[in-house]
Amino acid sequence: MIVAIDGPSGTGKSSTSKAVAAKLGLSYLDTGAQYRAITWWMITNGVDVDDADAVASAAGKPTIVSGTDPSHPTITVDGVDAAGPIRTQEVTSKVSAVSAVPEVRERITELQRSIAASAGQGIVVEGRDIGTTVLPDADLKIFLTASPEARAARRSGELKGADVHATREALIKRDAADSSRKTSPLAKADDAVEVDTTDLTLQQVIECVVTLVEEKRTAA
Ligand SMILES: Nc1ncnc2c1ncn2[C@@H]1O[C@H](COP(=O)(O)OP(=O)(O)O)[C@@H](O)[C@H]1O
Ligand SMILES: Nc1ccn([C@H]2C[C@H](O)[C@@H](COP(=O)(O)OP(=O)(O)O)O2)c(=O)n1
Repeated sequence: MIVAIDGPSGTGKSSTSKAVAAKLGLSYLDTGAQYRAITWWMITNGVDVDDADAVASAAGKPTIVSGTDPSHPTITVDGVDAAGPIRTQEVTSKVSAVSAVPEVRERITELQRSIAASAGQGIVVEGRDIGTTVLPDADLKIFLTASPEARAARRSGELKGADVHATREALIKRDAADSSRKTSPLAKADDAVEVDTTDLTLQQVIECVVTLVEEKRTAA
């Protein structure tokens, strides 16, 4: 069972995917964390993230390893735990530029496909282009949406007191960059089920996705 969950930032992809995977005994992969990890490596190694050629030439250098246990997801870069550093404001502001570089996407996509292929019990993979590009044959594709206001409120709640207006503007800017890049932009696959989470609790979203997976399992 391969489940692809895509959508913009703050729609609930990570929380939903982790909970669904834990509940159904599946592995879990946060592909945004991998793009954040390669961005963090570029920054710490002095690569100018706005120089696409420099990013492309360095794309093969870092070794990124993702742990896929939904109750304890991990990410390392060259053997170093990167879970904390990949969530900084600096990485968040630079990740769209790095992830738009085709050589970066090629490398990370290959890694994602090999992780999915070796997940014995199946896997929930969340990101932006999983249903369209990484795993187009996924058994179930979900596209989560929510209003920019709801997404900004959720994110600024996490960042403890961050200005909702500034968070909203930053989210809209990142969505626009991720949706307009040439190589595998953020998009809903034609065969994805769209779930608007604006007025749903996280618990309701989890139940909705679990039901969709169970329906697929029964039909298979
Ligand atoms: N339906 C929901 N209602 C309220 N808060 C939610 C909902 N879904 C997720 N959240 C909260 O919003 C924040 C962002 O969720 P997350 O799963 O990280 O989104 P994404 O992975 O899409 O960026 C988290 O703090 C999470 O607990
Ligand atoms: N499959 C993916 C996943 C993420 N990305 C890029 C684009 C996103 O802005 C960044 C960060 O993704 P992440 O899911 O961590 O972002 P949020 O935590 O939802 O804000 O990575 C991508 O290009 N393709």
